[in-house]
Parts: sequence; C-alpha cells; structure tokens
Amino acid sequence: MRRWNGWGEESIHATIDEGARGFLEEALGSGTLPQDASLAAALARLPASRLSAAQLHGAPVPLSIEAEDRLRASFGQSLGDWLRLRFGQIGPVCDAVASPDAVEQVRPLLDWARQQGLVVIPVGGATSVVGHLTPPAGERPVLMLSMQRLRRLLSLDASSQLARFEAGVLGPDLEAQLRAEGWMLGHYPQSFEYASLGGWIATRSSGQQSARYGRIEALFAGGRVELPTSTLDIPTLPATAAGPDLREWVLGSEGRLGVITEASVRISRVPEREDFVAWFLPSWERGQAAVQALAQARLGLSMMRLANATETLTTLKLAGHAGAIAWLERYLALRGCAEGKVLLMLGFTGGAAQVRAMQALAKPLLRAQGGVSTGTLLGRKWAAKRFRGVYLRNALWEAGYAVDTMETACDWPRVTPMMQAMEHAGRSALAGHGERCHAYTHLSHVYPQGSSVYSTFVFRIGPDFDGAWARWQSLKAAVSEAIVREGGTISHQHGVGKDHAPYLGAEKGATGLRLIDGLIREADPGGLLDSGNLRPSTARAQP
Ligand SMILES: Cc1cc2nc3c(=O)[nH]c(=O)nc-3n(C[C@H](O)[C@H](O)[C@H](O)COP(=O)(O)OP(=O)(O)OC[C@H]3O[C@@H](n4cnc5c(N)ncnc54)[C@H](O)[C@@H]3O)c2cc1C
Repeated sequence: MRRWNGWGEESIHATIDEGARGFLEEALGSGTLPQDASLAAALARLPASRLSAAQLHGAPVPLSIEAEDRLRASFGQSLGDWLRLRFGQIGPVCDAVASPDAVEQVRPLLDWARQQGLVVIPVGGATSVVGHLTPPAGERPVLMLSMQRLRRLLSLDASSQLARFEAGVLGPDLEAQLRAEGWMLGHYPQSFEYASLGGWIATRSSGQQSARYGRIEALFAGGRVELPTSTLDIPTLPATAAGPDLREWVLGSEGRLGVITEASVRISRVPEREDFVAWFLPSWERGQAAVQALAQARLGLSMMRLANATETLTTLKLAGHAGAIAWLERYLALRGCAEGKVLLMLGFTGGAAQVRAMQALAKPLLRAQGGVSTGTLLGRKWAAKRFRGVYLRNALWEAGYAVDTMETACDWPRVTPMMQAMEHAGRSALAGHGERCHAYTHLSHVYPQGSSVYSTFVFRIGPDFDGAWARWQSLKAAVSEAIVREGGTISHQHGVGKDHAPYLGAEKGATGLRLIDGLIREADPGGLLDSGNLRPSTARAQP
C-alpha cells in the first residue's frame, strides 16, 4: 500500500544511523518530530463533496466521493503537500474522482463535466512537487480524472522503434511491458516508480539517463489528446518541417490544454552493457571543468551527476558504513582528493565495445582535472538503490527534519554563481526564522551549453504547522527569486504548477505569456481545465 502522507510503499523503511543523526544535529540542531495527524483525523476534516446525487448518478463513468480517494488524488509530493498532510491541515480537496478503464470513456466524461460546470484535473502518478494537484478554490466543484487504470501497451512497431501506450502507465509497468518484448524506453526520473507517462509529458520530465535516451520531449513521438471540446491526434513522424510542432504544445501543458490519453514513444533495444562509475575530483571548480569537458566532447555518456563538496560530504555521512567510508577518504586524500572533494557519478551505456571506447576517451579528461576513479562498486550500489534514496525523505522527517529541493538550468558561466545564490538564499530565508538550513547542490543534467542546477535544503520542521509552513514559504520564495535574478529557468524538470507560476513571466516575457494564454483559451474556451497550473486560474464564463 502506498503511503498517504509520505513517499512510497508503507513496507519500505529507510533509516539514518547515529553518525548521520549526529551530523545533522551539528549542522541544524536537534530535530523534533511533530505529532503526525492520523489518516482518520485527516479524513474527518474533509468537507462533503459538492456533487449532487443526480450528478453522481448521471456521470458516464462511475465517480468516487469516498474521502480517502478524494484525499489521495488531491495531493502530490511537494513539501507543502507533506506539511498539509502530516499536520492534518488538509485545505482544498477535490469533490470526486473518476478512474476510467478505457480511453474511449474520457471524451464523454469531459463532455459531461463541461455540461455540469466542473473543473477537471488529470492525475497521473501524483508525484508532482510543484502543487499541480491542489484543487483551485472557487465555486465550481473539482473532479480529478485519474489515469491509473489506463496503462496498456497498445502497439509496438519494431521497425520504427515506436511503442504506443495508454498514458496512465507508470514507469515500472511501462518498462516491464517493453522489456517483455526486448525493448526499453530508458526514462528514469527519480520518481520513476510512481510517475506516469502522461505526467512525464505534461511536465516535461527529465530522466537520470536523459543524456543517452533524451528528455521526454525527445521520446514523445505523437499521440492523442482529448481537449475540452475536440480531439487532437498528433501523428508519429521521424521529423517534420511543417510549421510549429504540435507536440511542443502538449509538452509541459500541465493538464491545461487537454487530457493526454495515448502516447507513442521512441524505444530502444536493451543495451549490452551498462557501467556506473564513481570518480572523485579535488574541488568543485575541477569537477565542473571535467563535466563541461565531457559534455562538450560529446562522448555519449548516459549520465553525469556531479555533487558539490557539501552534497558529497552529506552523501558519505548519510550512507552509513562509517568504517568503509573512512578507509575510502584516506585513500582519496592520498590521491589528492581531500577536504572539498566532489563526487561525480558517470553512466556508460551501449554495446560492450562502445562502453570501453567511451571509458577510454573519458579517462584523460577526468585525469586532467585530478580525477580519481573508485571503480564500479559505488556505481553498482548507486544503481541498485537509485529509486530507494527518495525514502530518506521519510527517515529525515521522522528525525524532525524537512527536505525541499529546487532546480533550474542555465548557461555555463552562470552555473557556479547560480549554485551559490540558491544555497545562500535558502540559508538566509531560514535565518530569518532563527533557523539553520543545510543546503547542497548537484548538477544532474549536463549539456554542452550549460547544466541543470539542483539544490536540496534540509531544515528543522518545527513544532507546529504555521511555523513550518512559514519556513517553507520563505525558502521557496527566496530561492525562486534567486533563480530568476541569476537568469535561470524556473524549472529544468519539475514544471511550473502553482508554486512556480508567479515566476513564469520572467522567462517567457509578456508576449510569451499572452501566447500561452491564447493557446489555453483556444483549447479550453469554457475553462473546464482551469486548475491554476502554469497560469493563474481565471473564472471564465461557462458555455
Ligand atoms: C521524489 C521525487 C523525485 C522526482 N524526480 C524527478 C526527476 O528526476 N525528473 C523529473 O522530471 N521529475 C521528477 N519529479 C517530479 C515528478 O515526478 C514529475 O513531474 C512527473 O513527471 C510527474 O508525473 P505524474 O504522473 O506523477 O504526474 P502528476 O503528479 O499526477 O501530475 C502532474 C501534472 O501533470 C498533469 N497530468 C498528469 N497526467 C496527465 C495526462 N495524462 N494528461 C494531461 N495532463 C496530465 C496533471 O494534471 C498535473 O498538472 C520527482 C518527484 C518526486 C516526488
């Protein structure tokens, strides 16, 4: 069973040992776990559904108004979502949940919802971290359209390397259905275990190995989108010069233009060999020079993930195994990677000869920056636990600490100033509350032109909701403002949702926002999908 107020399966528990706890206490002070609300208490706070009995009976697809279904569909995984659930300060929830089990049911459902004056929000895996699933406040009842039952592989064209899926399929299920036929997609966001194909497309997701397989915009080949009043079919073509690409309108549309019901994706053969290798470099500057050189040499690595010195230290401290880590650090110090060292995880994927050649070409570039390889052991451990690290969020909460992440991308000259500005903004925001903030950063998607910059902020939750909420809001605002000031995008991979919507204009400009608004108005003249994601919710006249 999936946790209702945290990450992942209830049966999977992450722990932090005494050493890690001491490290956090030294950095932040001792954490105190606030009293979690029980599920029963949270459910008791839900307002009644505003849908009438006549509406419930008249819907073309069965609707659930069960409190737990409504609760689970109305929350993602942002820290704001966690705070509301953990403290039992539930706030807005949807009025009903529809879970169609055939894509053909989506069209009549939307037509019916439009006639009833509802707001509809599509839900994939509910892993959003930017407030996508919070229902808008207002008079109109909100229906969550859950895609969870729409998960079939519809067709596989081996000669074109294309597979078509119902868009609600979750990462592991999608990969399993492809692997059964000897194929794979290779899209592995850290939320892979719960995120859906439609959600990836709607939020412009990026996977850990996007350097090889491409971000979702490169993988999404075409599909079907049910707009509020019509259907958009986008054919699969290897390339086209026929005007603007309609796929680009759907990518990042965050449920505002329509419901993606089917998607064709570009698939690959399962590679012969895959090695993840950990290197250490003496300093941030040399680590950044190494990843920049690797990206610009276009060697075709599947992954480059460079942690700064604080993230490297934190990773080593939270890993447990203090004896083995002490031995590793002595060895690294002898080889020139002492205090200030940074960890670089590299992915080499492909044919055996290709992997060998990439490694041979990468080695001199890494050595030129003082890089020290520790072989494949750490890389194998990372690969085995690549989707387990997220559970640490639960363990940190239980130790009394909240975790939030903020991410952007920018051109190379801005990368280091961006990292410094984001971390500084987080620390200053918490200092305003008399608290410390443990901030650290990695570059996880490295391009010849620049990089994503992904910062993590750990701080004490505090004893009550108001205080914790104020800490989070200050942090979010300060770091978002720093991102905008330093010339980064408000999101490289998490999307805009409601949390980042105020900062979208800095990137798109007034003309860009007008074009986006015009597109939304054209697709959705009656505001059926007026969730407030991407662009503020507007109380539009009903047809
Ligand atoms: C621990 C953690 C790690 C993460 N790591 C990554 C990462 O590495 N890379 C990354 O890119 N993201 C990451 N994310 C963010 C999140 O997983 C992605 O944004 C993901 O793409 C959301 O997919 P979902 O199916 O969960 O969508 P949901 O959360 O259900 O919905 C997100 C938005 O998409 C819309 N939507 C969903 N399905 C459809 C559909 N079929 N049609 C139209 N609109 C739809 C929703 O209306 C909503 O606006 C992470 C999140 C968490 C919690």
